Amino acid sequence: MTNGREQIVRETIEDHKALVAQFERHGAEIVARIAESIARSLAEGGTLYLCGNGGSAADAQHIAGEFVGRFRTERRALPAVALSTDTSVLTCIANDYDYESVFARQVEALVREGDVLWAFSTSGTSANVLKAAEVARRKGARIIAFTGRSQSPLENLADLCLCADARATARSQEIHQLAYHIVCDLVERSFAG
Ligand SMILES: O=C(CO)[C@@H](O)[C@H](O)[C@H](O)[C@H](O)COP(=O)(O)O
Ligand SMILES: [Zn+2]
Repeated sequence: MTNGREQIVRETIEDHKALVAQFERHGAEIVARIAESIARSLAEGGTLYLCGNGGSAADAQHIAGEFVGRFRTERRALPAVALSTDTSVLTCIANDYDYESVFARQVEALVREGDVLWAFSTSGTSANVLKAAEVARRKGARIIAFTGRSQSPLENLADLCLCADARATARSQEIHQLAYHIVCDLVERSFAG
């Protein structure tokens, strides 16, 4: 049994390494473009909004912390808001409208032209994320998508998309984490010193 478990550990690490190698081969250009797009919006007075479900909600909140607080180096606080954090707003919208509207209604209330919505969905099909992207586009925001399936509905709505194509949701999320930390680093460098 122990060997079976160890085998699963090793196979998972192998899957992760293969995806990292693929990301290393093909990911540099899109990650650099995403960082540039966010940095430009923030420099022009825009705000970064983020949304996602489950582990991706945690990723959205993680990123907001890197921007509002600090990633590595000292610079001004950067405006970033995860739309998964206010339980009163979330429960009100889900209860009085529907779960599909939990992010879109907040986008309608908050997002302005020139802002960025960074939307996470490993399936690329979560209805609440898609609806948020549609409303954000109507309001003149740029849409950045992190997905885990190529040619998903979310990718089709996005201006820029990083697709970490993997069979397991968790493996896609691990590539998302590597990629978004690089984005945080690149954006921070453009505001530091
Ligand atoms: O973290 C994980 C799996 O690793 C889960 O919580 C996962 O995020 C949830 O199942 C989400 O609801 C999946 O939604 P999505 O990424 O397909 O939009
Ligand atoms: Zn997870």
